[in-house]
Amino acid sequence: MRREEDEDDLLEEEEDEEVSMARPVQIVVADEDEHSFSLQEEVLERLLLREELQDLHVVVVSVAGAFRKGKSFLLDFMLRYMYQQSTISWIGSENEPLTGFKWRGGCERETTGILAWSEVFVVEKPDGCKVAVLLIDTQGAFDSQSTIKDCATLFALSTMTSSVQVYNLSQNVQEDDLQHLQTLMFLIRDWSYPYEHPYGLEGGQSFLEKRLQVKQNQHEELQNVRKHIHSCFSNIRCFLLPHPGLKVATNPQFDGRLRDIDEDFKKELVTLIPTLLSPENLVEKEIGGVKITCRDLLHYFKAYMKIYQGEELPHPKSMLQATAEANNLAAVAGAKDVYNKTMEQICGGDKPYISPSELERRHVELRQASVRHFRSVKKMGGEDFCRRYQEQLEAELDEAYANFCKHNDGKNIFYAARTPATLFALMFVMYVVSLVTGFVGISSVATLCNLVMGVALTALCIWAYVKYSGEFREVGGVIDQVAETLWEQSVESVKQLYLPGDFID
Ligand SMILES: Nc1nc2c(ncn2[C@@H]2O[C@H](COP(=O)(O)OP(=O)(O)OP(=O)(O)O)[C@@H](O)[C@H]2O)c(=O)[nH]1
Ligand SMILES: [Mg+2]
Repeated sequence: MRREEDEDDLLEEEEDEEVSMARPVQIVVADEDEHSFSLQEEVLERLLLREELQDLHVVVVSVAGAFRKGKSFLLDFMLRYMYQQSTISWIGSENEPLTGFKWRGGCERETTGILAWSEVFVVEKPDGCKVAVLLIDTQGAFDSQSTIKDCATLFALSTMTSSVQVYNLSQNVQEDDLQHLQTLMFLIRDWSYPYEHPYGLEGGQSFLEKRLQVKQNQHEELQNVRKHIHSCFSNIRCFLLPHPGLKVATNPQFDGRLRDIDEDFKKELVTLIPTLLSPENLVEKEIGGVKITCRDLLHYFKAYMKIYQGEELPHPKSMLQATAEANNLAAVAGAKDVYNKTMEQICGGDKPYISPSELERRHVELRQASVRHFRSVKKMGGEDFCRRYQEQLEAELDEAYANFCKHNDGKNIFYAARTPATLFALMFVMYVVSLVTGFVGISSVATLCNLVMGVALTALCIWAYVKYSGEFREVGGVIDQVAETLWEQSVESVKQLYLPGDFID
C-alpha cells in the first residue's frame, strides 16, 4: 500500500515537472477522419497571455512545406540557437542528441496539425525593444492521408499568423511551389548544384531571381504568378542548404548528433539560423501595417481558424473580413486591459476600501481613456464596423465596473458588519423593552420581546456559522436581506424623526 502511494506521488511529481518543462504543444489539432481542424484555445491562451508576454510585439517563425523533409529537425536547431544564442558554439556538442520538436526518420509522417514551442522567448532587439519569439511547426503537406484542402488550410493558417514563413523544399523549386505563394524564405534542402549557385543566401537569391524572372514566351498564368508573388510579400528570400549526409538521411539509429552530420551542412546551418533569428534580423508580425502583440495574435488565430472551419476554402474577401474582426477584437482586448490594470491599482484585491463616489469618478475617467485608446488604434473594417466593437467595449467596461464596485463594497467593514450590528441592536432593544414591560407587569409583551430576542440570537448564530464555514449560503443571504431591510427601515425612521421635513428630499 505504502509503495503504491509512493509511486503515485512520484508520478504526480513527474507530471508537475513535465508541465513546467518546455516542450512542443499542439495548438491546432487535426481530425483525420473528418478532415477538420480545431484550435486549442486554452493552450494558446496559456502560451500568449502570460503577464510578461501579452503586451510584447510578437515574432512568429513557422516552418512549413512537404512532409518528411526535415522541418522539425531544422526547428530543433532553431531552438538550440534560441537557448544558446549568446555563445558562438550554440549549435551544440558533437555527441548531443537533437531534441525538441519530435522528428524521426522513415517514410510515415510525424507532425500533425500545428505545434508551438511552449516557451515563448523574450529577445531584446538592438534598438532596445523587447519582442516575444514564437516557433511553430506545421504538418507536412502532400502526405497520403490529407486532402489538398487540408494542406492548403494548414499552410494558409500558418502563413497568415506568422511573420516569417520558412517554406521548406527539396532540391529545387518547381512550378507548383510558386503557386503556393505565401512565403518569405524558400529553404531548399539537399541543394546539389553548388557549382551553379553556391550554398547559402547569396546563391539562393541569385537562383530565386532566375526562377522568378518573367519571360516573354512563358505561359500567361506562369507570368502572373511571378508578378503577383512580389505584391504578396515584402521580402522574398531563398537559402540553399546542402545535403546533411547519408547518415542523416538513411541511418535509422541516427539521433541528431552533430558528429554524424556533414560539415558543409553544419557550416551553412550556422549562417542560416541567425539569418532568421538573431536579434537584429527578427521580423515582428504586422497586420495592416501595425505590429501586433501576443494578445492580438490570439485573436487573429481565433478569427482565421473560424473561417477555415467552413466547407469551402475561404474567399479572400472573407479573409479580409476575419482580419478586420480580429483586428477590432484585439483592439477591444487592449483597451479593456488598460482599464482593468489601472482599476486594479485603484481598488484591486489588496487595496483598501475607496469611497463609492471616488470610485465612480475614476471609472468615468478611465472608461473615457479606454475608449480613446480603442479609437486611436489603427483598425480595419470602416467606421460602422468599429462602432459595433466600441459598443461591445463599453458594455464590457460597465460590467467590469459593476464587479469592481461589489468587490469594493465587500471591503467596507461597516458594510460587512451591518447584519450582526442590526441583529445585536434588535436584541438589545428587545431586552430593554422586555425588562421594562416585565417590571410594569405587561407580561405578554415581555414574553413576545423575549421570543424576538431568541429568534434574533439564533439568526445571529446561524449567520456567523455561514460566514465562517461558507456552507448554507442561501440561508445567510436571507438573513442578510432581512437585516438590511430592517436597517434601512430604522435609518429611514430615525431620519424622519430627527431631520426637518425639507431635508428628507
Ligand atoms: N535529405 C535530407 N534529410 C534530412 C534533412 N534534414 C533532416 N533530414 C532527415 O529527414 C527525416 C525527417 O525529419 P523530420 O524533421 O521528422 O521531417 P518533417 O518534415 O518534420 O516530417 P513530417 O513531420 O512528417 O512532415 C529525418 O530522418 C531527418 O534526419 C535534410 O536537409 N536533407
Ligand atoms: Mg515534423
